[in-house]
Amino acid sequence: MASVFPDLSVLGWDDGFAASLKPDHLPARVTRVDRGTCDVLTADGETRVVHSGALKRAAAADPVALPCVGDWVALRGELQEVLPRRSAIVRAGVTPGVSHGQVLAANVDVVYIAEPAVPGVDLGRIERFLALAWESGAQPVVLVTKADLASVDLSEVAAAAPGATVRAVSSTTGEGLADVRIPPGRTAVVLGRSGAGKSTLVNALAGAGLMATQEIRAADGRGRHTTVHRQLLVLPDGGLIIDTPGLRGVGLYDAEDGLSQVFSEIGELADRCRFHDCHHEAEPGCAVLAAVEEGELPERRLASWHKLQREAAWMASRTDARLRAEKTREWKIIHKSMRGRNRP
Ligand SMILES: Nc1nc2c(ncn2[C@@H]2O[C@H](COP(=O)(O)OP(=O)(O)OP(=O)(O)O)[C@@H](O)[C@H]2O)c(=O)[nH]1
Ligand SMILES: [Zn+2]
Repeated sequence: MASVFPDLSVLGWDDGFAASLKPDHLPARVTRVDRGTCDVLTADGETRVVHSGALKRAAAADPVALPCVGDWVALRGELQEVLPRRSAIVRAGVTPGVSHGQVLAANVDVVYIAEPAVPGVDLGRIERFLALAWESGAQPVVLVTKADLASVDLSEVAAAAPGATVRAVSSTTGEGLADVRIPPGRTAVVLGRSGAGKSTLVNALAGAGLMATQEIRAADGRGRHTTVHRQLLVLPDGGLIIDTPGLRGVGLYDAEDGLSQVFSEIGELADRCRFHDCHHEAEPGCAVLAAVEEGELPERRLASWHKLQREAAWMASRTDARLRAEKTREWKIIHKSMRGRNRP
């Protein structure tokens, strides 16, 4: 049988990943995950694999060990292990009462943050997604979608996204799409609220090619894929794209570095605050508050910084509390066994 992908580099494979693959394992890239199984692409095309016992045990101890879309994994019959990730989009897990990270996508090069021009661009939401994106290790690009419906002041968006490219795109007219193309072997993920136009954008980038390779929806035969799952797709001109369902409540998890990149100008101003540990709330000699006063820094931007900082600190405190609880439990077990030993 002829290989579908004789050269795995079109799927993003390279020497770095190859170095962590054991000799008797086959490499595969995860396109979609389900409970206990994954759809993967190998040199021979798409197949479904089940998790090995060892992988299940590792995942029970730490959910982050579970494969996610975009992962490179090692197969030997079953899915044996997840190869070290080069980038990972992690949000706060949703299990009540427990703080843990949930990996949304791995090994992505570019994060497209889709924010619709209509009903109106929400800069705070863009900043939240940017924190996740910077933290992941991938390069964020902000796409103001549905640009045919309203014109948006991109400079205002750019001011909320230092270091990131901002573009207006329309899947309806094709505006801006040429600049959003993904080179062969590179992977992009599209994040954004429900209805932001993510799936329409993916379909527009795919053109007719996607219809040929993805299942045609029987009811209307239009070949559109509906986003229920996160899914990695191979575009006709070689790039890889991960579509995600609209995210409700994207909690920040361990995103302090990401936040400082989103608000880099506040960090620079803070260097000039009188107090090293200034909270930029009411302190005398606060350079950040002075910048707001002088109209240099939008008040909205500082408010957003405060909000996301508080959230990150709260998440960090919850994680620490859990670690502390574990330590206490450990200590109690040791204490108990000592007591047992001292018994006559
Ligand atoms: N006018 C216009 N409408 C668009 C454009 N892109 C998407 N839409 C419409 O916006 C609606 C939502 O688009 P989707 O692509 O389904 O949005 P999504 O982000 O994938 O939504 P979820 O799957 O719920 O996360 C649909 O009715 C699209 O037809 C665009 O560029 N211009
Ligand atoms: Zn200050």
